[in-house]
Amino acid sequence: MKFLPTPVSGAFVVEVDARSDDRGMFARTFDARTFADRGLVPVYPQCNVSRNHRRGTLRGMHYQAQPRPEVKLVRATRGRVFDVALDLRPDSPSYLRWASVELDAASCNAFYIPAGCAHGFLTLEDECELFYQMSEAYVPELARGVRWDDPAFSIAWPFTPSVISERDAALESYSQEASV
Ligand SMILES: Cc1cn([C@H]2C[C@H](O)[C@@H](COP(=O)(O)OP(=O)(O)O[C@H]3O[C@H](C)C(=O)[C@H](O)[C@H]3O)O2)c(=O)[nH]c1=O
Repeated sequence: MKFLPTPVSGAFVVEVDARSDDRGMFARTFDARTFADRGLVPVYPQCNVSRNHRRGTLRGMHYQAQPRPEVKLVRATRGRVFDVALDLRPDSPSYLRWASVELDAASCNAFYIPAGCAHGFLTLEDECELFYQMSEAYVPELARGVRWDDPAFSIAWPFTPSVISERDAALESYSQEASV
C-alpha cells in the first residue's frame, strides 16, 4: 500500500499494490500493522455500505462530534465518486481546508479521513457503492453535518448535485461554536 498526503493534515489517499494475472486482480486493501506503523488508526469496529442509484447524488458533509469522533477509511466498491474530507479541527494547520480524491472501484483506492473532519461525496456515475471502515460505533446523538456548499469552505465540486437528502439540504452554515 502507498499513503499519499493531501492538503488536509492527517488525511491520506491509500493506494493498493494490485497483483494482476489472466484471472483478474488481487490486492490487500487494509493491514492493521501497516496502519499502526504509520500512526494511523488500526482498529475499525464498524463498517458501513452506501448504495447510490443516480449520478449526481451528494451525501454529506457528515461527522460525529466529541467525545466519539470517527476516523473513516472509505472506498468505492462500485462506480466512481468525488470524495471530500473537510478539516473542522480548530487546532489543525489545515483548519477549514478540504481535500478531494476520485475514489473508483477499478483502482481500489481509499481515503483515510481523520477524526474531526467532515466527509461527503458526489457520485460521478449511476449505481455507485461505497464501503466505510469506521473507528467508532455510530452514536445518533453525536451525528453532525455542515453544508456541502458553505462559502466558508468553497468546496470545488465537479458539478451541482441533483440528488440530496432533505436533511443534508437543510444543514446550517458552519459556525465553530456549534461544530463540537
Ligand atoms: C452512519 C449510520 C447511520 N445509520 C442510520 C441513520 C439514518 O437513519 C440512516 C442513514 O444515515 P445517514 O443519513 O447518516 O446516511 P448518509 O446520508 O448516507 O450519511 C453517510 O454518508 C456520509 C457521506 C458519511 O460520511 C456518514 O458517515 C454517513 O452517515 O442510517 C445507522 O443506523 N448506523 C450508522 O452507522
